[in-house]
Amino acid sequence: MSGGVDSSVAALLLKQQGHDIVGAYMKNWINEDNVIGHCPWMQDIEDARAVCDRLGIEFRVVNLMQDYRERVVSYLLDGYKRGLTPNPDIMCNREIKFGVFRQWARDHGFDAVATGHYARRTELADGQFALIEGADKNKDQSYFLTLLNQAQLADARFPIGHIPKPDLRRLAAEAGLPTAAKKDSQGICFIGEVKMQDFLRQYVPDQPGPILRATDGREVGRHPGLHYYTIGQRKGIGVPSNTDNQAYVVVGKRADDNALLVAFDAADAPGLFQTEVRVHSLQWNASPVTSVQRLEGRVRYRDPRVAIEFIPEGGNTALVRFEEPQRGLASGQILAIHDGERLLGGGVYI
Ligand SMILES: Nc1ncnc2c1ncn2[C@@H]1O[C@H](COP(=O)(O)OP(=O)(O)OP(=O)(O)O)[C@@H](O)[C@H]1O
Repeated sequence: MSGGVDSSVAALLLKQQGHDIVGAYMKNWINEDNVIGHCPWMQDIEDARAVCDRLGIEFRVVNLMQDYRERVVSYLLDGYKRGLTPNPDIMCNREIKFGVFRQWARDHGFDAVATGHYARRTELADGQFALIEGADKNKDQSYFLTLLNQAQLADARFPIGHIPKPDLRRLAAEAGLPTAAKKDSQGICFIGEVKMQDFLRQYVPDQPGPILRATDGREVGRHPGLHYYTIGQRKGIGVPSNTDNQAYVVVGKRADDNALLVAFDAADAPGLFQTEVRVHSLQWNASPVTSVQRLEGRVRYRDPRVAIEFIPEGGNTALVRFEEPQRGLASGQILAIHDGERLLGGGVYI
């Protein structure tokens, strides 16, 4: 329980269904390094505790700070240092919530870990479990669960996945839950309201270099470090285009000369749109796709599913062709592979 309304209602529903449950808050990160910004974790703990009191269930705080630092924060910082755009939310689900925390739960005699994710899990005829998008398409969070495997899915429960958000808030209010009107949280769990750039500034040394126009190689400015930028980014480049109705967008990062490549944001900007991409570290929760297939993919959270041709290349890698060109696919980000509403697995953009 994060102290938010979604996991509060997840607990409420499980209680009503007669399950024997305990509420747990994972302490993953506190502002121990004085990273600027506000992380309301103490308030979140109190809110989660108040909901448990209301439901008459036990509440525990589980300290996973060391695991989180080793498995999520290091992955995040290593990735940025290597010029990638990591996805800590997806990694947190695989490594912490349904990794270390799942193990903690098993060690303490629990059968399953439930969260307030908008996603569904159904049992198939063969006893396997399918991961399905949340019913409320505007809130669907299945993308963040893309890299779970079948064993993790077997132990996972998503009690609110079939409920539209407005109904969920009403259920919370009717049950008198103290979090019924609490604002939805935003972004990465541990950084709170700190902007990623401010966070990186504390941990990754600046490495200034040129900003080059991709079309003619002309230097149009300087950047403090390639890790502050990601392909497709328009805001915060700091270089005016000096051309009416034209804004610069990041179209590439070149390690050789530490150059940030920009171009006017348009369909023909070199490198901005891709008709195909390679993925590595494929992870399936369904049977692995081993032959060429027409499927669907979600290239990032909140994007609609798009038609893809999936071409396995062995060694957990594949070539993915898009029917429509896709904008700003950053190395290190995750492609979710779908068969309709069902998620089959995911891979990391090369
Ligand atoms: N610190 C935490 N301790 C325990 N569970 C957590 C924690 N952070 C997130 N979760 C779980 O993961 C789910 C999804 O997390 P996310 O940060 O996306 O929150 P959310 O979708 O806003 O949900 P909520 O309204 O419950 O905060 C939560 O519903 C909760 O079950």
